[in-house]
Amino acid sequence: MEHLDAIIIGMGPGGETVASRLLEAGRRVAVIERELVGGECGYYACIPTKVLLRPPEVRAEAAGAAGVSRPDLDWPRLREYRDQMIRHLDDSAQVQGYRDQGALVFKGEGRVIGRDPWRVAVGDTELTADHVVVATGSSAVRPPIDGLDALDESVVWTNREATTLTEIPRSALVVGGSAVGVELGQFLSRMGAAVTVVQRGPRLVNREEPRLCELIGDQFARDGISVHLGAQVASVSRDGDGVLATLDNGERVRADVVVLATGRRPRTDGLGLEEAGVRTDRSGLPVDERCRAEPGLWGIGDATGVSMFTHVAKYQGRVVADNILGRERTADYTAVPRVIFSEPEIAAVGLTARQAVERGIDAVTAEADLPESLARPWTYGTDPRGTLGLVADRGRGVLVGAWAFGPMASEWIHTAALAIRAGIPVATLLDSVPQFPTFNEAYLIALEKLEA
Ligand SMILES: Cc1cc2nc3c(=O)[nH]c(=O)nc-3n(C[C@H](O)[C@H](O)[C@H](O)COP(=O)(O)OP(=O)(O)OC[C@H]3O[C@@H](n4cnc5c(N)ncnc54)[C@H](O)[C@@H]3O)c2cc1C
Ligand SMILES: NC(=O)c1ccc[n+]([C@@H]2O[C@H](COP(=O)([O-])OP(=O)(O)OC[C@H]3O[C@@H](n4cnc5c(N)ncnc54)[C@H](O)[C@@H]3O)[C@@H](O)[C@H]2O)c1
Repeated sequence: MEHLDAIIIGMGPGGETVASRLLEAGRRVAVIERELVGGECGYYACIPTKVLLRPPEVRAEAAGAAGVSRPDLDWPRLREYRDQMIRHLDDSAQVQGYRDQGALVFKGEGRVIGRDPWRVAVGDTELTADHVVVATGSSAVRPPIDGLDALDESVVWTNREATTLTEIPRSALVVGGSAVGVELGQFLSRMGAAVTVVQRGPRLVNREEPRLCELIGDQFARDGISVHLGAQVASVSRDGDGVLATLDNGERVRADVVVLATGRRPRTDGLGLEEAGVRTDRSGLPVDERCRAEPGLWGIGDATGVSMFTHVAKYQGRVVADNILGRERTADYTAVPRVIFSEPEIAAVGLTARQAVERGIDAVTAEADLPESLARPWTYGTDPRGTLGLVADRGRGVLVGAWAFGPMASEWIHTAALAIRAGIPVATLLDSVPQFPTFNEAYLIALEKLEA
């Protein structure tokens, strides 16, 4: 039986980050992937959604750029580019790439079968290692809806069917109105589908600042998307080519497809962890601040349930690689950006005002309407919209949270992310010199409104 420095189970962005770093450092590494090297992110989540959302975004922006005629959407061409970007669901080049770097690559299901030292089985092979990294990601949650299990994936889509779609449905019922529901709902709507969103919570994107939720709600109304808040789908049944759904408030919605966007569950079942004496729960594999679950057993990415983003999986991957390589390192999640790639984009970082108050912070907030106060929204488009909100800790004189709604907010939220992470004093931020004309100037406007 071969003894290795590390075995990585799951090769999404988290697993790939650890593997690459350990291989670069000359460690003997085995990687195990049961589906595709690149993970959910590369084939069924981040990459295809961002590719699919881009043409409708360009089209909307072109409509607001003086002197440009409106581009047409070309679904077959977009589908072709999506297929190219998801590598036609073929990871052979990635597998070969890791082999070329010296890794043992196994395509199969990894399972922990013992400890001291850690033992892992894949197919008929057994391996031992000083370190095992669990990077197995998450799966779409199936909500308890009567009749759902009787319908097949031609009419009930998770993110997998939605991101690999071959035709745009005429209508779609999206269940869940946070990141997945907003991105997929807006994409389908802008490609011509009649979209209905059913959201259990009182607002879309309900974990974010209520004002931000309001802005995305207004945007969905402009898009002609029908939104049912505080509602759930009680039952579904086949109706011709599509589905008839009955909501818990008695309303009925007919759609060609139902898209499940009701959250994700860490994939820790069937990994042999409980049998090896490692505790897991519904929120995944619990890890400490070094991303360690047990001596020599590490957890990263969605499998840990800490924060389900690719940038977090990659960050935890860097933290774990450093710890394995003997460079003690802990993870800090105070300033992880949260972006929804709608049009306009939604971005947030740090605490909401309510979370700040709950933590006993003397919180002050301010908001800047971008078109009212800046030149950039007007040089960008003829019908500009956009808002920046800030949450500051009056006692410490620093920002603790920020949220934004506007073009490229995914990029300029990083000003706030850095300020929050580094604790840059509000006074220093007020003395910064943002380039004119940019969206970054909004920070000065909002900072000046903060009651110090
Ligand atoms: C529609 C959608 C859009 C998204 N867009 C974004 C975005 O724009 N930006 C962002 O930051 N995040 C986004 N996310 C979240 C992002 O996809 C995840 O946070 C990210 O994929 C987590 O990476 P991971 O490495 O932990 O897991 P994954 O990407 O899920 O990879 C885990 C891998 O482990 C493998 N595996 C599981 N069990 C085993 C086993 N027993 N043996 C071997 N292999 C196993 C799986 O096959 C998989 O390949 C999106 C999610 C969805 C659903
Ligand atoms: N751009 C990005 O970074 C991006 C994009 C997509 C997804 N993601 C990540 O992927 C993960 C999954 O996203 P998600 O949006 O599926 O999950 P989520 O857990 O963020 O939100 C699920 C939403 O569905 C609602 N819901 C749950 N059950 C319901 C039911 N039975 N009926 C109606 N509504 C119901 C909830 O109120 C909630 O608003 C998140 O962690 C998210 O951050 C990130």
